[in-house]
Order: sequence, then C-alpha cells, then structure tokens
Amino acid sequence: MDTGNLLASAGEMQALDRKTIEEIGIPGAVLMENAGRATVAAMERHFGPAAGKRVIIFAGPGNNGGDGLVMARCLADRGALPSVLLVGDPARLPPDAARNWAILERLQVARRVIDPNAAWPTDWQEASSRPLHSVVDALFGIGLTRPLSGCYLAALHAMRDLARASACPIVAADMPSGLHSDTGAILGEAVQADLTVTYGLAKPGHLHNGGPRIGILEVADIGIPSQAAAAANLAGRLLDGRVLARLPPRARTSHKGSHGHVLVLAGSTGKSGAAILAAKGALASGAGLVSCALPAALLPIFATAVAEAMSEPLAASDHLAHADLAAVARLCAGKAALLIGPGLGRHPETAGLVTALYRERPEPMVVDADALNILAADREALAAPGGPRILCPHPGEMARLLDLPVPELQRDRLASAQRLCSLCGPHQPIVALLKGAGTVVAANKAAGGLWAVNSSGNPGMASGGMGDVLAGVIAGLLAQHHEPWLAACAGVWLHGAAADLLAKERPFGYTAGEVAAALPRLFADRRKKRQSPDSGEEQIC
Ligand SMILES: NC(=O)C1=CN([C@@H]2O[C@H](COP(=O)(O)OP(=O)(O)OC[C@H]3O[C@@H](n4cnc5c(N)ncnc54)[C@H](O)[C@@H]3O)[C@@H](O)[C@H]2O)[C@H](O)CC1
Ligand SMILES: [K+]
Repeated sequence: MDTGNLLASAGEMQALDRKTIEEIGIPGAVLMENAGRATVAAMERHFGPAAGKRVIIFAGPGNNGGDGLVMARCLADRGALPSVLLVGDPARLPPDAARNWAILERLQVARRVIDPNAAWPTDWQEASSRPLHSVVDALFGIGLTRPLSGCYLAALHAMRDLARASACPIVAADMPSGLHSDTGAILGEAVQADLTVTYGLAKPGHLHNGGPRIGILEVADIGIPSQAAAAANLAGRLLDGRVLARLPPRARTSHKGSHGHVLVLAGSTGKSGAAILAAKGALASGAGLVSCALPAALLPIFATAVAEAMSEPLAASDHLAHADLAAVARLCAGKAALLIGPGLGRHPETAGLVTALYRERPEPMVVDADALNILAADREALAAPGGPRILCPHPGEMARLLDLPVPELQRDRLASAQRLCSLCGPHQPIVALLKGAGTVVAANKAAGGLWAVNSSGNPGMASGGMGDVLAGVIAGLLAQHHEPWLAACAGVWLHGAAADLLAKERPFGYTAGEVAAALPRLFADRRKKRQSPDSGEEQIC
C-alpha cells in the first residue's frame, strides 16, 4: 500500500484492518507475517545482520505480540538466535498470534511464558556468551488502552535494563509500548525505542509532542490495499518533505507581482524585532512584495533591518490603534494576504483595531501572537471572521483561547486545535495550529476538514522570534494564492525543516533570523530545468 503521508488513529487503523481482512479477504495472518518480516528487514538494515546474534523478543497478549512471534521465526530462519518472552497466556492469544505461537513450539524456537498475574521472574535472563543484536518490544501496539502495570511494567524495565547493559537497540513493533497511538501521551511509562517500525500507516502518536521514544520511524507496507486506505477517507496527514511537491513551480518569466503582496501589521515599542522577523519570514517563503504597517516610531529601525520590505507609518507613535483603521483599510488594497499580531502589544487601543480587521477584512489573514490574545478576550469577534483565517497559537495562547490549563489542552493536541477551529464559526475557511514539538494543523470543513502533525523541527527552535518567522512564512505562502490548508502545512514543515538544516551544525543557539535565511535552501534541490508542458517556458524550481 502506498500510504503517501496518511495518518491513522487506532480506531481508523482497526477499521482498515477489518475491511482488509473481512471485506477484501486478505487474511490477518498474511498482514501479521508481512509486519514481522518487514520489522526484521528494518532491524538488519539499521543495526546490521542478526545471524549468530541473540535477539530477545518481549511479546504481549495480543496481535502486537503476534508480530513478535513472526519476527522470532524469521530471525531463526536467518541464523539469528531469537528468544521469546511471552507475557501472557498462550491459550488466550488471538487466533493469528496463537497460530504463530504453535509454529514456534513446532520449530522449537527458544521461548518462555511469563504469567502476567505473577511476579516478574528473577531468572528471566538466560546466560549466554553470544552477542545481543537487539531487543524487540512487541508488548503492545495500537491496542494499548491504559498504563502498563504489574508484569508488563516489569517487562518494560527488563527490556530497558537489558538494552542499556548490552548497549544494544530497542526495536518497537508498531508503537513503543506505553505510548498512546492517537495522542502520543505517555501512559505511565513508555519504552524508549531506537527504531519503530509501524504497519500500514503512521499514527499521530508517533509524531505528537515530537514523537517521544520512537527513535527512527519506518512505515512498513504490510499489504493493506491502497484503495482500502483511500476509501477510508482518512483525514490525518503526516507533514514531511512531500509537502514541497504541492507548491507549484515558478515560471521563468514570473516577476515580483506574480507572487503576491503581504501586508504585515505588527510591532510596538520595544517589539520592532517581531515585525522585522515576520517580514523576513514572508520574504523567505517567496512573497513577491511585503509591506509592514507599524507605529511611526519603529519605521527607521524596520526600514534598516528589512530593506526589501516597504514600511507604512501609522499615526500612533508606539502602538497600533483603532484610529488607524481607515489608513490600514487603504493599505489592504491590492494585498493578497494579511498578517496581524507579532509584537503588537496589549495596549487597549490596539484591541479595537485587531477585532475590527479580523471581522471585516475579506483577505486571507494569519493571526498570531498578541492578536490571538486580544481575540481570546473577545469571543464574539473570534466567532465572526470576515475571511479565511490561519491562527497560530503556542500552548500558552491556546490556553487563553480555549480557557483551559496548558497541561489539559496538551493531553490531546489535535482535539485542542480542532476545538479552536470550531470557536471561529463554520462560515469561513479556518486553519488552527497548535505549535510545539510535532506542531498540529487542523482545518474546519470549509478549509477541507483535514488535520496534520508535523515531522520537522527540533529543540533548538525554543528561542525568541521563531513564531514571528513562522507567521511570516505562512503569510508569504498565502500571498502566493495557496489555499489556507496548504499554506499552513507547507509553512509549518518548511519552518521546522529550515531549523533542522541549522541544527545539523548547531543543535541550539541559532536564531530565528537564521531560520528565515536558511528556508529558501529547501527549494534548492528542486531546482530542475524543465520545459513547462504548455507555454514552453523553462520552469526553474
Ligand atoms: N495494522 C495492521 O494492519 C495490523 C496490525 N497488527 C498488530 O496488531 C496490533 C494491535 O493488536 P491488538 O491485539 O488489537 O492490541 P495490542 O496487541 O496492542 O494489545 C493487546 C491487548 O492488550 C490489552 N491491553 C491494552 N492495554 C493494556 C495494558 N496496559 N495492560 C494489559 N493489557 C492491555 C487490550 O485488550 C489489547 O487488545 C497492532 O499494533 C499491530 O502490531 C497485526 O499484526 C497485523 C495487522
Ligand atoms: K510495541
């Protein structure tokens, strides 16, 4: 199955399994066989041949355990020395797993049953002089419903201690046990995997909160037909480099007027940097023109810092105010996208301008930072957008918008982003981000109804100004007439991927301005001279 970049929740995956097995007729045993074999192949690809080496497989009571049993057989067949610890009752295994247990018995593959209701055995480890290749976590997959406890928790600790003592990798089948496949929440404790091989489709839990504990993620095709996945109308997307292909190439004859004009409404005393970084982000993502409307006092600083952008002075000297509304309305003429919020500050006069523009302007608009805080205090305005809106809160801003504590909204980041979309009403296309490790993007029905989790980015991004650049990048893509959904998804991935380029040299300490400067490099490897099918013009990226 070519899953593209689809994401599936546990429920969607289980429905897909059922459809494949019960309607299409591909036996579950075939899927399990493919899952086990694909995992063994990935293990050897990453950690070298297993022949002559031990592999300890911790198998659980369900089909995830079944995957581990298939792996044991495959490993034995390849000259490795597998040993299975089944934490569960063989007599209560589901049919496909039970069949593989019986096969291991017939083949006399080393195995041991551990009663999950008893204490973890002290003699669980066999003495051996043979090197250990890896440890396999096949305890639980998408069927995990509660924190590990008792023997299962002891198995997790045994796995961890064994891998640590032998300096060998842990390979997780489908999900690291203890990680919730939908929310990415760690239920009590979770396995720290070095490689996770997931089956059919990636799950949101692999990516939320930066995908804790998954190590390298590989999505294995186990034979679920592509048309079954397509027919499932899955709404989840994994954001990776494939999103670049969705940004159409530029014609050689294009000019600055071809790529849209962004109006940035930003800045206040002491916060000129936010306006500068937002403008740089918009330019970096390819906007043809960028203008920034900001308090008159900030003009000289801004104009010096961003020579490529035009700056429009507004009346008040140190903050934007409702009195600027008519001037801003005039500036909106001819703009393809607006960005409001970076560094605006919380002056009471600014709120009137923000809510008026949010409610009245028909242009696509990115709403960020202080503009979000202002709208959080005016629910009526929030529910009445005048045009397509992309809201970019971090967890603190989301807490104010949803009126929820941060830990609570973080528990299910996707649900939080979808909730914010619903607060903006159904009439306009709305896309809501929830920034952070594994930024979530959710769209309401008018914007396509999909959701996505980002796979790019790194902890070095935890520094000032990154959000200002991201808002500018998204506004720059909006100005190039991309739909809000694509502008948000591409902007989020590009922003994180640009930071990943910098993190290769410096894991942290790089600046938001450097991220903006690095971002265009991501388009470089796309620079292919090719004839456009119609006009004969050469397209260059
Ligand atoms: N994606 C596919 O097409 C295929 C996936 N496969 C593998 O099957 C598992 C899902 O199997 P399932 O039996 O539904 O669940 P698990 O094996 O993850 O869990 C077993 C069982 O355990 C119970 N349980 C849940 N949480 C706990 C807990 N904390 N303590 C004790 N017991 C718990 C619950 O009843 C679960 O049902 C999937 O991840 C893949 O690895 C198939 O191999 C092939 C097709
Ligand atoms: K697992």
